[in-house]
Amino acid sequence: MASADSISQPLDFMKWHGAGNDFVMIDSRGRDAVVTRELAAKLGDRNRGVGFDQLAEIRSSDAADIDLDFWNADGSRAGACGNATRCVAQFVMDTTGKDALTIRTARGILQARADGDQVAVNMGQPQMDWDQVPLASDVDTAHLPLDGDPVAVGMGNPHCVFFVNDAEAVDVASIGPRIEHDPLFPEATNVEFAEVRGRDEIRMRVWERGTGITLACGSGACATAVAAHQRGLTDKRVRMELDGGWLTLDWREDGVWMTGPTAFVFKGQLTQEFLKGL
Ligand SMILES: N[C@H](CCC[C@H](N)C(=O)O)C(=O)O
Repeated sequence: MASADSISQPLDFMKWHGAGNDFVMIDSRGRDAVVTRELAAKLGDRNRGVGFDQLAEIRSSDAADIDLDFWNADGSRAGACGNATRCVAQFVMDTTGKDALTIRTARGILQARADGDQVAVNMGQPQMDWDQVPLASDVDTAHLPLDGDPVAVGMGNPHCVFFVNDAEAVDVASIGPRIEHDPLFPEATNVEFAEVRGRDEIRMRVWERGTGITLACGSGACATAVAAHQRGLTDKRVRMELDGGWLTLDWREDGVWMTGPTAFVFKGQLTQEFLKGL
């Protein structure tokens, strides 16, 4: 992998939002990958860089229409990012005229397609075994041995879903980081707080691993829909209200489909001065 300082040009990027999830996108198709942990952490810091929930780097693929890698704001890698996948799919569909795509992520090859003015992506089947999430020990993923009786679900990244009576009343900023780093999660975890409003509607708030409070989390929305259905609280198709917008989740035979809005916000260029030494 090339490092950013081997780039002799300023680096183009775009800012996108997916249901309020905030992304920077770098298109590295046709060249070596440029994103390193250091670049992601500097760019993810809104004082030193631009700020984002996740950074997505698009790369040429020999197995799908594109390859896609994700980083969190602290420079760590995210194995899955549903809302960024939808935003990247929108960008690639807009620029190629296609209305469906295959996207290879660390998780495998995902399908994405246009759905009216929204974008849908199949996030694959949930991982319900303790070692797949992953958890540190062989416990029941449907009832974790933690206060609040949460559910663990993997969607290519770990999630810990709490069911609460009032999502607005949860102190996400203090509970989130405690659960994120609980020893039960050897790779840390994303943390969701879900209030079931009916068989087809959930209100959800999230603390993201490696980033903190965000206005939405696509893989977290998938994990929450799966956990709620598994608990017998909802049907397989639900609408979910997040701080930044609404998503529709549909757990089908071929995986969990997530549909929602995307928005292109602006494009910019990282200067060589910014990239120096990274
Ligand atoms: N916002 C993302 C998930 C980021 C998950 C990341 N924080 C991790 O370390 O797993 C989404 O839309 O799915």
